[in-house]
Formats: sequence, C-alpha cells, structure tokens
Amino acid sequence: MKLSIIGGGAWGATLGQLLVDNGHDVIIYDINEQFVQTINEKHIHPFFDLPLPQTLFATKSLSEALAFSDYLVLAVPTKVMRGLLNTINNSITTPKFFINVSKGIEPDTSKRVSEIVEEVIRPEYMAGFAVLTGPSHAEEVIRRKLTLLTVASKKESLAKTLQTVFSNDTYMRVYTSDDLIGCEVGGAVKNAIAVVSGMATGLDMGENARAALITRGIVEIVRVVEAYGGKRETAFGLTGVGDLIVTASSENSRNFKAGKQIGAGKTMAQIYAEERQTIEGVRAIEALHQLALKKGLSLPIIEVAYHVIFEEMPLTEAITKLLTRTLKSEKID
Ligand SMILES: NC(=O)C1=CN([C@@H]2O[C@H](COP(=O)(O)OP(=O)(O)OC[C@H]3O[C@@H](n4cnc5c(N)ncnc54)[C@H](OP(=O)(O)O)[C@@H]3O)[C@@H](O)[C@H]2O)C=CC1
Ligand SMILES: O=C(CO)COP(=O)(O)O
Repeated sequence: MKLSIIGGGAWGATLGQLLVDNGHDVIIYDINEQFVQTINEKHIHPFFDLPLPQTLFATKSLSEALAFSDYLVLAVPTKVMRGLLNTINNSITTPKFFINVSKGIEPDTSKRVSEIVEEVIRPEYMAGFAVLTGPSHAEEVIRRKLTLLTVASKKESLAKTLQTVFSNDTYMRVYTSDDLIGCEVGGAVKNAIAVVSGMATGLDMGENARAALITRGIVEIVRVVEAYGGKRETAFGLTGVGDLIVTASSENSRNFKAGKQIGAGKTMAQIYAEERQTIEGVRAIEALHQLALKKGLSLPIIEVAYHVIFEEMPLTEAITKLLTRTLKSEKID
C-alpha cells in the first residue's frame, strides 16, 4: 500500500520506518527543511541519530504528499492540526483516509482530532477516519522493540485494513477497536497525568505518591472518556492505562520530563526554550480544565496541574489543596 505521513518528527519518521519494514511505499511531508534533508540525504532519523530505510523519502511539498497516496497519517502536534487540515482541505482533489496518530484535545473547543477533521475536511473528500494509538515511545519503536497499538474507527473495514498494514511478526502487533472516542481521549488525558507524575518526581515526593497519582489518574481518564461518550473498558486498555503506564514514569516521555522540570522549579517558558519536541500534556491540561468546568467533571489531579502551570500556584500549595479535599470512598463514580 502507499501511505503519506504528514509530519516527520519523532513519531512520524519512526512510523515511516515501520511501514517500510512492512513492505509499503511511504512519503513523509514536513515543513522542516533540515528534517527533510536528513531523511533524504543522510537516511538518518531527525531526532534519534539512527539509520532509516534508504527507500524512505521525505518532501517539503504538501501537494506531492497528497498526490502520492489516499492514506494520510496525521503525525503533527495537535496545536497545528486545525491549520494544517485547512491547508489540506484546500489542496485535496480526491477522497482520503485520515489516520490520526497525534494525542491531544483542542483547548477552547474541547474537540478531539476526529471532530476537527470532520469539521474541516469537505465530506466528499473524507473516505474514512481512524486513530492509531497506544503505549509507543518512538525511541523504542525506531529500535524495533516489541510494541502493541490499537487502531479504532467507526468503519470496521478500515480498522481491519490498517491493523494489517501496521502489524508485523517481529515487533508490532495492532488490535482493533470500535471505540474511536475512548481511544482518542485516553491518549490525550494520559499526557496530562504524565506531566503531574513528573511534577511529583521532580519534587522528590517518592514512589508511593507517584503510584497514587497514576492510579487516581486512571479514574480521571475514565471520567473524561465517559464524558465524551466513550466506553469505560477502553480506558483500561492499551490506549488508556497502557499508555499511562509507559508515559507517566519514563525518561523517554517529554510530558513526564517536562513535569519533572516543573517540580524542580523551572517555568514553562524555560522548558519550552530547551525542548525542541512537542509536549502535548500542557495543552491537554488547559483543554481538560475547561472541559471540567463546562461539564462539571471532577478532575482534581488535572486541576492541580492547571493551577501550577497556568496560574503560577506553588506546587506545594497545589498539593495541599489536593490533599485537603473532603475524604471519600475509592470507588469510581
Ligand atoms: N514521540 C512519540 O513517541 C510519540 C508521539 N505521539 C504523538 O505524535 C504527535 C507528534 O509528536 P512527535 O512526532 O513526537 O513530535 P515532534 O515534535 O517530534 O515532531 C512534530 C513534527 O511535525 C512538524 N510540523 C509542525 N508543524 C507542521 C505543519 N504545519 N506541517 C507539517 N509538519 C509540521 C514539526 O516540524 P518543526 O520541528 O519544524 O516544528 C516536526 O517535524 C504528538 O501529538 C504526540 O503526542 C504519539 C505516539 C508516540
Ligand atoms: O505518547 C507517547 C508514548 O505512547 C509519547 O509520550 P511523550 O509525548 O510524553 O513522549
């Protein structure tokens, strides 16, 4: 099959290698001239300094990427997603399948990527939508380490096709799901919880506290998944708990590392100045804070992060706020 990857950063370029390993023809589109050159001339991953397949080709031309195939893998940060989709909508001339691999929720609108795609792309050019997500640090997939993902779509046939396209017998096994909402939401909320887990680690609160945050974070994932109309069971699968486990305590996670730096006293401005790569969790915290207000959801861990990051509340004060809430039963409601 032919596929076009839109965004050649850590994840997009890694998926490029996976798809070439699986025997597909791939083009990567990225706005970053240096990334495109690195992929085409040095055959090196732009972030990891590891070899990429010689047949993996990158371009700075969106029209070339759109003309190449009918399958668009959306691998850009969610903050540029709407703008990019508008450009795509103005350039496409044939229907496309959209496969989102980014993880986030749009602040202000509280929209998931599937909703943004549906809103922006003219219906006659929308062949189908799927999300491919789960616990998958690019740092490991690029080294062909064993990884399980889930592909979800309202169209069962599309999910099944993509399951075959992305799976292989050596390091990648893909499951299907019919719960598009649950899968999309899990990936976004776990990033927010990973930031808080990093904060606790940066503050040297200990492993008990981190386990507590991760476990109570699962409750917040469940609440958000259900608030969007997703299934509770999805929150406990690869795209929820699975992705939370891999993100919320890993030095490979940009979200966890950003949280750690906040815990150690850095401001977001300092962190952004030092980190080239996408930190989705901070934007998710803003979006989820707004969602909690709109829908009356109880998301205390995410609220703590919001106070610290967006209202400059000292982290220790935010934690006291969390601990002095009314005592209650552990059950998920
Ligand atoms: N890294 C990982 O392990 C995983 C990441 N993801 C998700 O994938 C998404 C992308 O993450 P990741 O690859 O890590 O991020 P990176 O920051 O590594 O890469 C993003 C890439 O998109 C490019 N880009 C930005 N704006 C545009 C645009 N308008 N058109 C085309 N390309 C653009 C960036 O270029 P420039 O640098 O010039 O801005 C950069 O090359 C995120 O939502 C993330 O949560 C999901 C699973 C795993
Ligand atoms: O989504 C990821 C792993 O599944 C990557 O997480 P980070 O963006 O925190 O690095």
